[in-house]
Amino acid sequence: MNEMPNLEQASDMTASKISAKKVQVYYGATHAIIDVDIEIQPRSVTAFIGPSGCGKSTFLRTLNRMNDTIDICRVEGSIKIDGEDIYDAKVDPVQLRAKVGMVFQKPNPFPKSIYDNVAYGPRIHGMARNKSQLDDIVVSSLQKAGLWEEVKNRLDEPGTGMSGGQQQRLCIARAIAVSPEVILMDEPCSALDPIATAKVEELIDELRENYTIVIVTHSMQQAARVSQRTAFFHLGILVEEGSTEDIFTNPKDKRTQDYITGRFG
Ligand SMILES: Nc1ncnc2c1ncn2[C@@H]1O[C@H](COP(=O)(O)OP(=O)(O)OP(=O)(O)O)[C@@H](O)[C@H]1O
Repeated sequence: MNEMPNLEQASDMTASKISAKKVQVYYGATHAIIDVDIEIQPRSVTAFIGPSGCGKSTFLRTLNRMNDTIDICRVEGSIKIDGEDIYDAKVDPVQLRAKVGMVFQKPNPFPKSIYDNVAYGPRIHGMARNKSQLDDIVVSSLQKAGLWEEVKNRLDEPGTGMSGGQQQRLCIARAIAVSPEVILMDEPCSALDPIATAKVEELIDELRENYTIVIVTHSMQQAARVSQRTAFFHLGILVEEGSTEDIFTNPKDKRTQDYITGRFG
């Protein structure tokens, strides 16, 4: 006889990491994100795709309140991470951005040493009690970002002196150093050559074991390579979200079909 599933476990397995409901984003009078509902699964990669200006980056930035830094931007609706409303007045955006880290299009290491780039967040958040604990965090973050072997003998050199691909992996190490649960990536490979892109894509695939990753990408090939779920945005609307395989082989909406077959965008 089949064993009855443990209901608590079963519901845990399907619980979303991020749950967004009726999200609207306005820049002044411009309604940039319209009524977006999405459930983002833990420990997986979700890709946001769609033509330029459709709102992918805007929606991504709602997930760690990065839009708070834009004066004319207003967000409405509900976004919960692990069931907690991230727009609640008692949520500290600085703590939130440690839990929900971000990697940008252009690698942006600080003008500091490789070591200090990675140690920056742990120092601010008081995560290490002494130098040896800080060293441990720096080493393990660089290891997780697949960069340790390349930089272990030059930790005192400036992060800005590395290749573009190494700089981007340094930015990923910097995000990892504050023990995030979610990593948001806004076109992280668009400034990289194909070899550096392949390395970052491999890294994303490894990181999904431990982190929930959301990536904005212009490249449908990249979405197909790295993600398990794909969300297609068009004119501020989330047209369709599903398993990456379904979105690329069997889209339900004609707009998705037109986009993936290159008819627009
Ligand atoms: N800081 C801002 N101030 C005013 N309007 C903005 C701002 N950022 C984005 N927008 C507008 O919001 C809409 C969505 O832009 P967004 O950058 O989120 O789209 P996107 O899909 O990420 O585009 P791209 O692929 O070109 O980066 C666009 O109409 C854009 O002009």
